[in-house]
Amino acid sequence: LPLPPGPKKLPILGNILQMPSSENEWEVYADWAREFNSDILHVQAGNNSLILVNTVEIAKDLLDKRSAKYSSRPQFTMSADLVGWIWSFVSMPYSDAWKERRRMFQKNFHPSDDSIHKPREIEFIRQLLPRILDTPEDILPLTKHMMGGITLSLGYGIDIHPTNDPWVDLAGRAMEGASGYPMPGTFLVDTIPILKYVPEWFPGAGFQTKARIWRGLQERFRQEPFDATVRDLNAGTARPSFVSVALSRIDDGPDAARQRDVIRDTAGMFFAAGAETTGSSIHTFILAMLCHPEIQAKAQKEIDETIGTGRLPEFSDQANLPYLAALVKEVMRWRPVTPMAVPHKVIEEDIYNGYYIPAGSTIIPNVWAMLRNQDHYPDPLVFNPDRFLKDGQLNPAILDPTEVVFGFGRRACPGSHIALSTLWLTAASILSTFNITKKLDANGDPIEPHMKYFNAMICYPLPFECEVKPRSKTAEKVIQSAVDY
Ligand code: HEM
Repeated sequence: LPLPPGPKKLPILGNILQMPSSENEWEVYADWAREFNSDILHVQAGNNSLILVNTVEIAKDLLDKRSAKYSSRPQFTMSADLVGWIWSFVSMPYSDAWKERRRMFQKNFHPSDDSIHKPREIEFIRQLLPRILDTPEDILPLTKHMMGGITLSLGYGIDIHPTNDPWVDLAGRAMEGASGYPMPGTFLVDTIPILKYVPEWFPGAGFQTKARIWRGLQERFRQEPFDATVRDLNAGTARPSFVSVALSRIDDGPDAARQRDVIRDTAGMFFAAGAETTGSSIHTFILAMLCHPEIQAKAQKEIDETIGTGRLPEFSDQANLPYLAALVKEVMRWRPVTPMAVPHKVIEEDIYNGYYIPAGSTIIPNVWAMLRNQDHYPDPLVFNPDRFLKDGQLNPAILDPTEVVFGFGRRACPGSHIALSTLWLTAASILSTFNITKKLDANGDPIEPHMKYFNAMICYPLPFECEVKPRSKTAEKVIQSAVDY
């Protein structure tokens, strides 16, 4: 049977010369889908066979319905062998080790139990608001720091300083070297693995220096916050967290030490997979409000009319704010945080719609293209929360972007409930208390936001300027009183 269509391949090199840069891969893949009139494509990048999936229907057919075959991950020499992120279950191959960590995560942080994550999110968001009041120009770093704090606090229960926190700093620096996310091709050693044996002093082996520094940070990030939690637990001062709950559930048999290592490694995923991703969606929310004052005003009106102006929004208000729910969905759709989700790997050969899928192929779900599909979302470039509403209520007939942005099948994001509740409460709290407007330049003209994103495995808006002011004196008082929460 033929491979799925795709650009013409050269002998040995395959499509390596046509491969797009990581800046806009998803756009090129969507263009190829149109050019070859197929939503499933095959490209060959050197030794790597890639299957590009451009519709949600095909992604579900393969990654959900055939998940027993399609749930592994491609492996990369730089991140796994040289930097040492082999313990990260986001990038582990489909294996017993992955299953054990995934089960551990879900058992101790299940979506049906919000007793730890929601109160912690409320606490951090209520501390955020007065900080925005003090230094509104820092709204982007403050929200980023908050996400680092929430994820570390949920993972470990350790205390986080309001700014310049050493744990957030360590985790952030460790993640710089976490090409643990399987984004192929960043380093030549990923394409030619034998290069991993080239010594650091050898000319051109700068990647070895990077790997050595990143490995040091990775090892500290893996161990030190866990050790701090164990110290707090022994001192009786630990706050509830993934680690405290999971440790309380292990039995003291001969397997206890190994189970502790699994808990330690799973805890690292809260920050590694949750901080930058959710932070990115919060920054996109701020950017969308900046660009669309009329949508901001409509959401504020809904909040004011539903809960009044005398208190901050609570999770219990969620069901009564359909426009805000639609707005959050549109934030997730408009600028997807991970435009190609996280690639899967198929472990056995397969046949789909008459095409041959070679074993070992990397499957890239083009989430960006799925969320710009005109059939699901007419005028897809426009930021329009109303597309999700009918008669003032959420319309279940419209494809929910959260079915796409969090990936597919057995590897789908296990932290989506944490991401969504944090994004919702942050958006609700900021909208109820602040106005986000364009800054004025020296001539009094509004400064238009540049709309540029840092594009990689995880995309986020590059810093942009905005004016953030409390909506009223009452709003200021509400913010101040929330500090004592
Ligand atoms: C807006 C925020 C987030 C987005 C867009 C997002 C997106 C994703 C995506 C696309 C995947 C890969 C799914 C696949 O392979 O099909 C993933 C995996 C994962 N996410 Fe998230 N995520 C977010 C927040 C979080 C949070 C808050 C946590 C934890 C606190 C988290 C933990 C994980 C973990 C552990 C995995 C690996 C799952 C596995 O390989 O089995 N994520 N996420």
